[in-house]
Amino acid sequence: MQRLIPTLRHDQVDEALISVINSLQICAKEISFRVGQGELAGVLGSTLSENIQGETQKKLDILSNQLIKEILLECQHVRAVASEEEEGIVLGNEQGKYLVAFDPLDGSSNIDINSMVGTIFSVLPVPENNSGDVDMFLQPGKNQVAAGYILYGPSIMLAFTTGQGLRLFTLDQTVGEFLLTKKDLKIEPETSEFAINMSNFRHWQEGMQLYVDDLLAGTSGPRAKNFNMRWVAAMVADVHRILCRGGLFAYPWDARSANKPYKLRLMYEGNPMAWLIEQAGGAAHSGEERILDIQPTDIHQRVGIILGAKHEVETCLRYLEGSQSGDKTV
Ligand SMILES: O=P(O)(O)OC[C@H]1O[C@](O)(COP(=O)(O)O)[C@@H](O)[C@@H]1O
Ligand SMILES: [Mg+2]
Ligand SMILES: [Mg+2]
Repeated sequence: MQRLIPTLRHDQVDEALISVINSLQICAKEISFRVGQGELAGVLGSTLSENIQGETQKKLDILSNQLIKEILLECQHVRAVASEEEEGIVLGNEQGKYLVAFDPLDGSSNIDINSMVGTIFSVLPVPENNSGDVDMFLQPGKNQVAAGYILYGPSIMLAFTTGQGLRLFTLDQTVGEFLLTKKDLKIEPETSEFAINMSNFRHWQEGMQLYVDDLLAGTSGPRAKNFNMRWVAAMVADVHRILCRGGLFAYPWDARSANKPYKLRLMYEGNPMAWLIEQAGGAAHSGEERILDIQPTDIHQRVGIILGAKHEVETCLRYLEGSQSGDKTV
C-alpha cells in the first residue's frame, strides 16, 4: 500500500505543499495519540475559557489547536494560519507560499462521550500583492490547493484532495504512516439517507421544513421512498459516512439567533468539506450559492451547508427555491 507522501510526489504536487501536508500528518499522529489516551492523558472535559465565537472550549480543543499551530509554524512554507480557536491569524515565515485554515477539533461535544471527532484543514496559496494580514485568507474555496480531514474513530483516517480526486488513507499505527486505502472515491448521485439535527426543525425556513417532511413521509409521500436518518454531531464523521455510503448532510439557515443564523464556519468547515465532496462527484451548496464560489469577508464567517449526493442536494435546493418563490408544489 502506498504511503501518503509518495502518492503526492507521484501526482507531482509542489514540494513546498508536500512539506505543509507532511506537517499536518505529524499533527494528526500527535492528536490521535492523545484522543486515544482519553482520560489517561487528562484531555477530557471543558476549560473555563470561551473561543472568539463564544463557545466553551474543551481541553482537547485548546491542546489540538496549540499542537497544530506550533507544528505548522515550524514549517518554512507556512506564511500564516487561521484557526477556529484563534481570534486573528497567526503569522509564520514571511517567505512562506501557503496559508492554512483549520478546525483543530471538530465535533467537540463528542469528546467526553468517547465518540468520533476530527480535524479539518484547508490550504490556500498566498495571493500576489498581499497586505500580509488577514486579507490574505479572504479567498473563495475554489482557490484551495489542498484540503482534508482526519477522523479519529476506531481507526484513524485521512480524507484528502489536491484536486486530483479524493483519496482515503488509514493510519497504520504499527509504523506510524498513513497508507492509501481508497482512491478516486465517488458518491452515488441518489441516496435514501440524510443527516440533519432534527431538533432545529421549528427554526428552519419553510422550504427546508417541507423538504424534510417529504423525506419523513417515505413511500406514502411525494418522494415515494423511505429515507433513513443519521446524525453523529461531528461534521467530520457525518461527511465521512457520506463519502463511504452516500447521503445528504445539512446544517441550514435557522432562526434561533438573529446574529447567528448559521452554525458551521466557511473557511475551515464549509470550504474543505465542499471541495472533498465535489471531488467525489457530489455537490455542496449554501442554500444560496455553490459553497466554493463564496467570497469570504471574515475568517470566522458562518455559512449554510447542504452537501452530499448530487441529485439529492439539487432536490433539496428546489424545495428552498420553491418556497421562496411561493411555489409549494416542488
Ligand atoms: O450540536 P449540533 O447542533 O448537533 O451540531 C453539531 C455540529 O457542530 C459541530 O460540532 C461544530 O464543530 P466544532 O465542534 O468544531 O465547533 C459540527 O462538527 C457538527 O456537525
Ligand atoms: Mg467544527
Ligand atoms: Mg472545532
